[in-house]
Amino acid sequence: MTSNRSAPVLALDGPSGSGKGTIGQICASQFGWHYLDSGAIYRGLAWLAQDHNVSVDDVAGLVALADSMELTCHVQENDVAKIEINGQFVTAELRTEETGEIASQIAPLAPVRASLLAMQRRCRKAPGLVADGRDMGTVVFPDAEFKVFLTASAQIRAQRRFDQLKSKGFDVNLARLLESIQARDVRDSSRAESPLKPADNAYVLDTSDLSIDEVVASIMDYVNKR
Ligand SMILES: Nc1ncnc2c1ncn2[C@@H]1O[C@H](COP(=O)(O)OP(=O)(O)OP(=O)(O)O)[C@@H](O)[C@H]1O
Ligand SMILES: Nc1ccn([C@H]2C[C@H](O)[C@@H](COP(=O)(O)O)O2)c(=O)n1
Repeated sequence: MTSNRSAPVLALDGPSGSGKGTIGQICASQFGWHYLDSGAIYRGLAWLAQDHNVSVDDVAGLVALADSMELTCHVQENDVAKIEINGQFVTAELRTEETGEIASQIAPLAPVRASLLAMQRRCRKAPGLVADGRDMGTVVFPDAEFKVFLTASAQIRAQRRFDQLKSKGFDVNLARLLESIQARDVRDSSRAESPLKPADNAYVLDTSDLSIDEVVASIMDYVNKR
C-alpha cells in the first residue's frame, strides 16, 4: 500500500514506559485512525537478530535482516496489537526487557535506522495515523500536524512497568527495572542518530501525576485547539 503524505499524523514520542503505547492506542481508536508502534519494529529486529545469532555489532547483518523483515501489526479491539514477523507471531517475545535492551543497542546504528524508515512512513494512510516512538515528530514525520512528547519520572515509569509485568505473571525486580529504564533513557537520548528529544513545536506532557484518562483528555484538548 502506498503512503499518503497528506494524511494527518499525531506523533507521540517519549521515553520508555511513559505511556505512549497505551495512550496512542486509545487516541487512535477515538479518532478512528491507524496506529504505528515503531518500537515494535526495533524490537522485531532485535528479536530477529537474537533468533539468527546476529550480534549487535554486525551492522551489515542487521541491515540484511531489517531489509528482509516482514512485520504485520494485527490491531485488536481492547487488547494489545499482535505482531507477526516473517510469518511468526512474536507479541510476547517482543515485550521482554531483554528484547527492549537489544533494541535500544541497535537503534543508534544509522544504517539500521535508514533501512527501517520507509517501513514506518508507509504507515501514514487516510484517515490518519497515531505514531508512537522516539523520533516520530523529529525525523520520521517532521511535518506531523500534531506532536506530543510524553514524559514521567523514571521512578514512576519503573513502577508502572513493574505493575504491568507483574500482572502478566512475569517475575520482576523493581530496582533492576529502574536501572534498565535509566540506562535506556541515557542511550536513547544521547545517541547521535535520531536521539530521543521533543520536537521544537511539541506539546510536552509530564504524566507522573496524571491518570490515563487525564492524559488522553489533555491530548484531545491540544488536538482540538490546533
Ligand atoms: N498516566 C498513566 N497512569 C498510570 N499508568 C499508566 C499511565 N500511562 C501508562 N500507564 C501504564 O504504564 C505502563 C507502560 O505504558 P506503555 O507500555 O504504554 O509505555 P510506552 O511508553 O509505550 O513504553 P515503551 O516505550 O517501553 O513501549 C502500562 O502498564 C500502562 O498501562
Ligand atoms: N522510533 C523509535 C522507536 C524505538 N526505538 C528504540 C529505542 C527503544 O529503547 C527501543 C524499544 O522501543 P520501545 O518499544 O520501548 O518503545 O527501540 C527507537 O530508537 N526509535
